[in-house]
Amino acid sequence: MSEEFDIVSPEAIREGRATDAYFDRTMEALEHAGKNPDVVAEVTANQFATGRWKLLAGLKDATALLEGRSVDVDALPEGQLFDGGPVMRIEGSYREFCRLETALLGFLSHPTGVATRALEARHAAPESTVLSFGSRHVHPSIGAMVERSALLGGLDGISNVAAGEVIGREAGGTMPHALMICFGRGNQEQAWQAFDAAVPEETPRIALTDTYSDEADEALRAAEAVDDLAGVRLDTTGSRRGDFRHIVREVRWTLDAHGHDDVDLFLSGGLTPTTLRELRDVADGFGVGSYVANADPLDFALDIVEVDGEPAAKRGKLTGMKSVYRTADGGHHIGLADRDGPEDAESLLEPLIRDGTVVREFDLDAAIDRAAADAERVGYEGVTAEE
Ligand SMILES: O=P(O)(O)OC[C@H]1O[C@H](OP(=O)(O)OP(=O)(O)O)[C@H](O)[C@@H]1O
Repeated sequence: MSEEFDIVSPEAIREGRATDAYFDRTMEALEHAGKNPDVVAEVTANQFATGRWKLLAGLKDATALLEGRSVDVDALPEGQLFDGGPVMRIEGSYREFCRLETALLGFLSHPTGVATRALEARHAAPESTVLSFGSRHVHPSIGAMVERSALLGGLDGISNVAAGEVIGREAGGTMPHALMICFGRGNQEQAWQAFDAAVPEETPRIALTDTYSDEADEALRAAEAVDDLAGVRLDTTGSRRGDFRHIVREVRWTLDAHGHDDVDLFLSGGLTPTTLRELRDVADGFGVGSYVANADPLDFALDIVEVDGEPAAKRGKLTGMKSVYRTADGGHHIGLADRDGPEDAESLLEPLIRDGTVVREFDLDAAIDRAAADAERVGYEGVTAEE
């Protein structure tokens, strides 16, 4: 048996081999015909504004894919919200980037879906700590993408250690049920105390208090077993959840009644924007996994909109090179690039690559700040119900 995992290599992606085979056939046909038109192509999900805001992510890797190709590229900055229109424009000879389309769309579509879900979770509990717990739901080869996108959407921390190394962030975490079960039913104090004795000082002491018995009882036992307990986490399983808000309030009440007001309350397990809204006033923080990590990729497409300077597009798509703008009232405006944009509007497609050279710097913190600021600017309200 091969020791290799079934993962497409970075080299194959960079070389354009992570392509749908029909682009190889297209290259053969164009080469055979001696054709290589100058085109403008745009990456777009919705042709017209929809009012449903998405958060652009994945641009750093998409840029690395296009770097060194003889093309000019303009794109929205990472962390920009959009609800329609192009997020990227590529100008060049078509054969220069034909075989990159598949990987380019994947680099943008999946992170944008994850970052958008993270933004939704962020806005459902804006005052709370919200951590990314979703690594276990996705193929490990995309862990760094998920964690980076989760941070871009505004989540406060990540759990995947190797992903953290890739994106330059330290992963955090405390204990799983497995630790509790290793010490056995009735021995929860031993598990919490072993954790307290073993882990580095800077690791917050957050005890998992739902493993064997009543949450309020276990939370109190943990608070009394560990000096300076920072918090307890409830991951109460669905079959026992009943009125989870009541359980959480009862735990808070019990801790307070016994003088443990300083012990925080963290919740996890199947949380969504709806449940975050329901629980945000009775908990201090949340771990959100599946809602963010299991996001559907956004349905980006790459379309040729000009050939040799003339407008061109398949039906259903809008012809001609476009510009997109953030209008003074926080709207998203899409217009033809050779026309004036709205008054006082900011043009959002910025130079990214000029003749193969990357002309923009990527900074995750700046992108996180941009996402938060743009959400404010457009009056982002999040989602109130899962679609
Ligand atoms: O439901 P999600 O939003 O995807 O949350 C992610 C995971 O976080 C919790 O793990 P926990 O560490 O408590 O699980 P375990 O110890 O039982 O493996 C919860 O049980 C989920 O499996």
